[in-house]
Amino acid sequence: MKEKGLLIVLSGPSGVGKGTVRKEIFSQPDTAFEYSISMTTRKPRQGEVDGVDYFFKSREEFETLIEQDKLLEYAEFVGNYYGTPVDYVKQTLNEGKDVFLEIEVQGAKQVREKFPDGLFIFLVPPSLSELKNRIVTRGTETEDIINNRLSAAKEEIEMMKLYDYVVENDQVENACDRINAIVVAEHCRRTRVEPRYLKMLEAE
Ligand SMILES: Nc1nc2c(ncn2[C@@H]2O[C@H](COP(=O)(O)OP(=O)(O)O)[C@@H](O)[C@H]2O)c(=O)[nH]1
Ligand SMILES: Nc1ncnc2c1ncn2[C@@H]1O[C@H](COP(=O)(O)OP(=O)(O)O)[C@@H](O)[C@H]1O
Repeated sequence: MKEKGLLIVLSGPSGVGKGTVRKEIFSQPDTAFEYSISMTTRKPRQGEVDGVDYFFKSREEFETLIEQDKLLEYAEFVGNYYGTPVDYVKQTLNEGKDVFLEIEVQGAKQVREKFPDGLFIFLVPPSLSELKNRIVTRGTETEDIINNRLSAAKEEIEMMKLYDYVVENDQVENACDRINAIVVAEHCRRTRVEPRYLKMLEAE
């Protein structure tokens, strides 16, 4: 039987650069992870495409997905629902491929309960003032929403102790290198206890 893939979860406060880092990782030709596209009730930002950035849903559609148990996890974040489609994740892991989720902390907690051996990575900014600077310069939110996201950020940073690794996003390239290195190390750690290697020793 094929080994199952690794479930990689990336979280971090709004504006830290999760989307930027994730896009950079997926633009690298040798990236072997599969990105799980989330469902959301948030309105698309300029340039966002349905089925690429998110599956954009109405609240009614989203609540039906919840009732039908179609989500691995979901959470309400600053007034909108966000959730991970369960079938895609399970099927892809069963095919032996690594799945990458970019989700907020309440959802990550639910994933941890269902997949305790997932790999949980938390992205942090160099400072809170730099975080604010990044949200403001991104220019996609109104001042009210920026303030709500900044107060959510402080609570989110509190949660970083629940993660396996904390990665600073000082430079995008550095953050990507650190995440890739963590995934490689995690694969090596798991290989160490794979039955076929243990058998190899017994056969000596
Ligand atoms: N729980 C959960 N959070 C998600 C999901 N998809 C995205 N998020 C998170 O929801 C938050 C808001 O996302 P978004 O509105 O796209 O803003 P941005 O990530 O700050 O650019 C971020 O922390 C995302 O990582 C999901 O499927 N589940
Ligand atoms: N390492 C970095 N240094 C400087 N700016 C960054 C860095 N990473 C991301 N940014 C910028 O910060 C803003 C927020 O990034 P984004 O990826 O949208 O964050 P998130 O998905 O965590 O909300 C964007 O304008 C992005 O270009």
